[in-house]
Amino acid sequence: MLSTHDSRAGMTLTCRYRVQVFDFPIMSAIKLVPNGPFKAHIRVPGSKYQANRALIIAALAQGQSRVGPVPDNDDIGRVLQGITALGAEVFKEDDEVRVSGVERGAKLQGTEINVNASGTFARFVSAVAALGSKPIIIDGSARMRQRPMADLCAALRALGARVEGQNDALPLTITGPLRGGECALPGHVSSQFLSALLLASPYAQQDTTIRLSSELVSRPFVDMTITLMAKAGVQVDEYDNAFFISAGQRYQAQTFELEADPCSASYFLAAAAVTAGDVTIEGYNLESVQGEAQFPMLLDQMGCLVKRLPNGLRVMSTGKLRAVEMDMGNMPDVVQTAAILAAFAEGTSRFTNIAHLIHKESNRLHDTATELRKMGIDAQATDDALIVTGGQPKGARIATHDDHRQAMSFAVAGLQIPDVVIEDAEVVGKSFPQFWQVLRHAGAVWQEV
Ligand SMILES: O=C(O)C1=C[C@@H](OP(=O)(O)O)[C@@H](O)[C@H](O)C1
Ligand SMILES: C=C(OP(=O)(O)O)C(=O)O
Repeated sequence: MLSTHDSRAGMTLTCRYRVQVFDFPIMSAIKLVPNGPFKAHIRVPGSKYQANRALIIAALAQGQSRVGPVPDNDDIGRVLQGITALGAEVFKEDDEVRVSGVERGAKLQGTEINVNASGTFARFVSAVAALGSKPIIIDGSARMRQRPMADLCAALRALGARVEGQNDALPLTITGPLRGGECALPGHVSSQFLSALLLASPYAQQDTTIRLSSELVSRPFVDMTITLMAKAGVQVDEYDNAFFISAGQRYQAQTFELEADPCSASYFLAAAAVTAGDVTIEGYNLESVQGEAQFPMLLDQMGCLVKRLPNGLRVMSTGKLRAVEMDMGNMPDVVQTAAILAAFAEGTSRFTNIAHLIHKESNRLHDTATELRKMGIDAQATDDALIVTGGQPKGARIATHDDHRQAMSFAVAGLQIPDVVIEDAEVVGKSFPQFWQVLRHAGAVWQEV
């Protein structure tokens, strides 16, 4: 049992190893108090995206893999718990995780897996479950029961698995084996369906072809999947909107070194931008395959100074932000951070190609616009875009809609303007439970109210 207590915050974070799930007492809301320019040097946790993939690959691989630095958050806790239940051996020491894989899908144990709020794990583990010969039950939070699974269910059935669940939503019961063959898959709802099928396909009985039947969103996430599969020795070929995986390929145990999490970094970079501050993120890789790592390009276009460092990235404010028009299809998870920047910028910003944001932890198109309007900002959600006219935002009580990114993005506004209150502050635990403490250690002032 690992526990840290922050007496100023009156807050206890508890992480139970084995269960590896963050257990938060219900926190009251947090009120931020502007404290001048935000100037800090920050190290953020390892990438949640890369950890999700590396741990799944390691769980299926032959031999023992090392993954690190693994972020300690609820989503990744669910993965560690889930792959353990499936039969992988997991050892955690500080932020390094060693995983001895189950080697073959058929060795997966029949079990029940709770993904809680993790869309990525819900999709990835559903495809992995189809490799076993015993039924595996997958369930999650109330919101996760609403998030789309149907296209993945249909594809898994086409590839030979048995998938049962009301309306093809969680809870699902999935039984393999995965025969392989050919399936059609819509790409416009979530790239996670394709990543999930790719990750499991090497263990199908026959070669697999996945043919996209509509345009693929969030493409860099699929590239990240293919890159990490290649690192573990499995090849995916792509042509004409179809992906081919030969049967018989096996993941080999690897050392997976994870990059800094670009979304966790985005809140501090945005803090520099809106408070006339100066922030350095250690280990930030602008060349990363992670799409969200391009967020500093948005800051550059809005008028910040972005400087590449030998081991990181520095963002300095020039005191002014200008509006942008940007296709955010390749970096969906920093749209909320971008929307906050836009609220402080001169002019009207348009963030486009993000229709699929309605399916996230919250309806990120509609809910972000709603909360911005509470701050007196003109914000509109269309079918596939968010349009924000900057002005002089004023303090407001912000509902998170159970979305960690809503909490962390709107907290940034509270570093510059008074009376921003973030409700349900513990919601950050999904990806970044340490967020409030890191913010405080970096000089920000907040109090529970
Ligand atoms: O594959 C992944 O790791 C992810 C893909 C994206 O989802 P969509 O493909 O549904 O946009 C992203 O929003 C999510 O946080 C993580
Ligand atoms: C959308 C996210 O995650 P997931 O889809 O895995 O729930 C996120 O972390 O912003």
